[in-house]
Amino acid sequence: MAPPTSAHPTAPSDPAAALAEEQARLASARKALARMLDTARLRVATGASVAGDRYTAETLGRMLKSHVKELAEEPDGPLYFGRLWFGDSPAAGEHRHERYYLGRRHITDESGQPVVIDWRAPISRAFYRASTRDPLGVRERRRYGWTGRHPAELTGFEDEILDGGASTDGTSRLVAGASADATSRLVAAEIERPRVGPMRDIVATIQPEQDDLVRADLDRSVCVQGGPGSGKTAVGLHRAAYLLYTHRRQMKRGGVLVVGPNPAFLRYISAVLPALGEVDVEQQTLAELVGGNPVGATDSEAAARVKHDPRMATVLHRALYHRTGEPTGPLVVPDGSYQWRVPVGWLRRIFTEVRAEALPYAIGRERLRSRVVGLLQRRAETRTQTPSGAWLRRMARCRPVTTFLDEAWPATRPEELLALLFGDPAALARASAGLLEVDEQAVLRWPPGRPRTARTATWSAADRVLLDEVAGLLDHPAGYRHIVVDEAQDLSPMQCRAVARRSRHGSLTVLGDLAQGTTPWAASDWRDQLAHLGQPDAAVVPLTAGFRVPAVVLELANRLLPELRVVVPPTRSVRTDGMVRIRAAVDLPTATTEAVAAALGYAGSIGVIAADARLPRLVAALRAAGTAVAGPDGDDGVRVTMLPASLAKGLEYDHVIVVEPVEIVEAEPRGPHRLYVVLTRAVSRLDVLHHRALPPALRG
Ligand SMILES: Nc1ncnc2c1ncn2[C@@H]1O[C@H](COP(=O)(O)OP(=O)(O)OP(=O)(O)O)[C@@H](O)[C@H]1O
Repeated sequence: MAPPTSAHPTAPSDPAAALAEEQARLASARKALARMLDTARLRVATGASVAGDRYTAETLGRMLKSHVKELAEEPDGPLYFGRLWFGDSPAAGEHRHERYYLGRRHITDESGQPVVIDWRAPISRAFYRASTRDPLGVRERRRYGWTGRHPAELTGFEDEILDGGASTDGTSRLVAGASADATSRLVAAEIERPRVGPMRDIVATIQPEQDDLVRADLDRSVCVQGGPGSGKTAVGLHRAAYLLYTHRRQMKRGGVLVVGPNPAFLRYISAVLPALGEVDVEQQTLAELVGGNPVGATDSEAAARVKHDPRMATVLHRALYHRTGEPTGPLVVPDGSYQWRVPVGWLRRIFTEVRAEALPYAIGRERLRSRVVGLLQRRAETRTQTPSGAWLRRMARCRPVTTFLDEAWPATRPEELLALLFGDPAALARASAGLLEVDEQAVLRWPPGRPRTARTATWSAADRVLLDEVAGLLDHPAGYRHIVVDEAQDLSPMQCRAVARRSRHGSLTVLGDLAQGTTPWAASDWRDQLAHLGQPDAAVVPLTAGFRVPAVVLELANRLLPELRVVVPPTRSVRTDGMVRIRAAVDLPTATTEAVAAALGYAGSIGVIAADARLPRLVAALRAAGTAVAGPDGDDGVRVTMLPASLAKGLEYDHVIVVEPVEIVEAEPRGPHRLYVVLTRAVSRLDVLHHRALPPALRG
C-alpha cells in the first residue's frame, strides 16, 4: 500500500505548522471524496445503459445509488479520526515509515491510492492495539479533534509516541496507553461528551479489549458480560459492521440480525450501523422476530413462567409427534385397471425409518409420501413398464395416499397444535406427562366454557414464542449468518431457542449483564443461557471499564449489587466527572418539575424515570408547567424524555432524574434489578427524588 502522502511528517515542535499541514491534507481528502461522489453519480446515470439486461440494470442501479448516498453523507463530516505513522523497527514490516489516515470509509485519490483507510481494514488494528509496551511497529499514533458542526472542522490533534520516545505532541501532552485508562484528552472528551440524539459510533475511541471482541473470527460465538455502560451494545454493533466488511459476500448472503429489548432501544441504536455505511442489517425485538406483536391475550405470571420454561420444548415436540400414528392397515390404490396394495408391514417399516431420520415434521411428512410412492412404484414395476414421472406425481397426490398420510402423519399448523394442547386437557396431560405438574398444566389450559379454535384464539407474547417453536419443529426457519443478541440475560430459555433456531449455521454475539436481568426468567448463569442459545461452548468475556456511568453514580448503583444475587465482575468507571444528588421532597411532581428546570440549564439530554404507574402524573405536571416532554421514543428537539422504568434498558441520558426509587423496587419481583438499570442510565448527573424512604441499600 502506498503512503497517503509523501511529505515527511512535521516535527511536533511546530504545532501551528503541523495543524496547517493537516488542514491542507483535509482539503485534498475532501476533494478526493467529492471526485469519488461525482464518479459514483456518473455511474448511476450510465449504469442502466451499460448493464446487459433489466435485472442487472436494476441491481446495479440500486447498488450504485446506495453507494452515492453513502458517499454523499460523508463530505462534510470528520473524514478521519486518526493517523498511524510507522517507524523503522522490524515490527513495522512493509509499513516502514508509512503514514495512514483512518476513517469511517475508504477514500481513494484519482490514481486509486488510499487517502483514508476504513477503520475495519487490517492495518487499522494497530491504531487500536498499539501501546508503549507493544508498539506493533507504530512510531506515533495521532488522534484528531473536530468540531461537531457541519462542515466539521479540524480543531487539533494529539500524538502518542509509542516506540520508546517521550510522550510529546503539538497540542497536548498524553500518556500513551493500551487500556481504557489512557488519559488521551480527545478520548476523554469523546467519552464524556454530552449525549444528544441517538447513539453514535465509537470508531475513533474503540479500546483494545473492545477491539478484540469486534474483530473476533466470524465463526467464533462470544458472550460479553459487562456492567452498565461498558460498551456491550457498541461492541456488538461494531462487530456486525466489521464482519460485514471482512466477510462481505458471506454476510450479505446469510444476513445479519441485531436483536434488542424493545422498539425504543432499537430506535436509539438504529443510526450506528448506517453511519458506518452498513444499511443491510435487520434490527428487531424478540417479539418481532417470533411473528409480530401479540394480538392481545395476556398471561398470568404463573402461565407465562410455564410457557417460557425449557420443558415446553419437549412438551411441544411430544404433542406434535403424538399426532402421528403407526399405520394400522394396508394401503390400497386403484390405478386404472390395476389396484396396488402395499402391506401394512412395509408401511410400518418406512414410518419407523422416517421417524428415525428426525427431520423437521413437515419435511418428514413429505419424506413419508415419497417413500410410499416408492413402494407403489415397486409394486407397479412388477407388473408394468417403468412408471413415468407423471405417474409418480399422480400417485403422490392421489386420495388414498393423502388419506394414509393424514392418518399416519397429519399436516398441521402451529396454531392448531397449540389450540389442541391448551384446549384439550387429555392431549396436554399426555404431552406433559412426567414433565409438568398438574398445577402447571392447569395454568396452561384454556378455561372450559369459552371454546376457542386455532382461528378464533388470541395469542399472548409467550404463546408467540411457543408458536415459533412449533413452526421450527415443522420446518427450519431461514437463518442468519450472524446474530447480535443484546440484553441477552433477559431472554427466557424458549426465547433463546428462537434465536438458536435462526443461527444453526451461523455465529452469535451475545451481550448482557446478569445484574440487569429483570424478567422473571432472567439468566443467573451464562453457561445455561448459552446452552439454550445453541452455543454451549462460547467464551464468556468480561468488559469491566464503564464508559457511560461516572464513578459517583456507579458507586451508588453498585450498593444494590449484593441483593441482586449474581456473580459479575465489578465495573470500574473511566469517568471522573459526574454528580449525584439525593433529595427528599414533599411533593414529587413539583420537585420533578424543579429538577427538570435546573437540568435544562446544562447541555445534553434529560431522562425522567419513574415506576410505570407514577409516570403519567409526572408527565402531566411537567406539561402543566409548560415543559416540552417526549415519550420513550424521543422527539426531535425535545430534550426531556419521560421514561417508564420498564423501558429504560439500554438507553442513556446526560441527566437522569429518578423519582421515588422505592416504587420502582416494589413494582415487580425483580425490582432491585430494575432500579440498578434505572440508576445506571446517567451519563453525567443523577438526581434521585424521593418522598417515601429510600430503598435500604441507597440510604446513608
Ligand atoms: N470506547 C469507547 N469510546 C467512547 N465511548 C464509548 C466507548 N465504549 C462505549 N462508549 C459509550 O458508552 C456508552 C455506553 O455504551 P453501551 O450502551 O454500548 O454500553 P452497554 O454495556 O451496552 O450498557 P448497558 O448494559 O447499560 O445497556 C455509549 O454512549 C457508548 O457510545
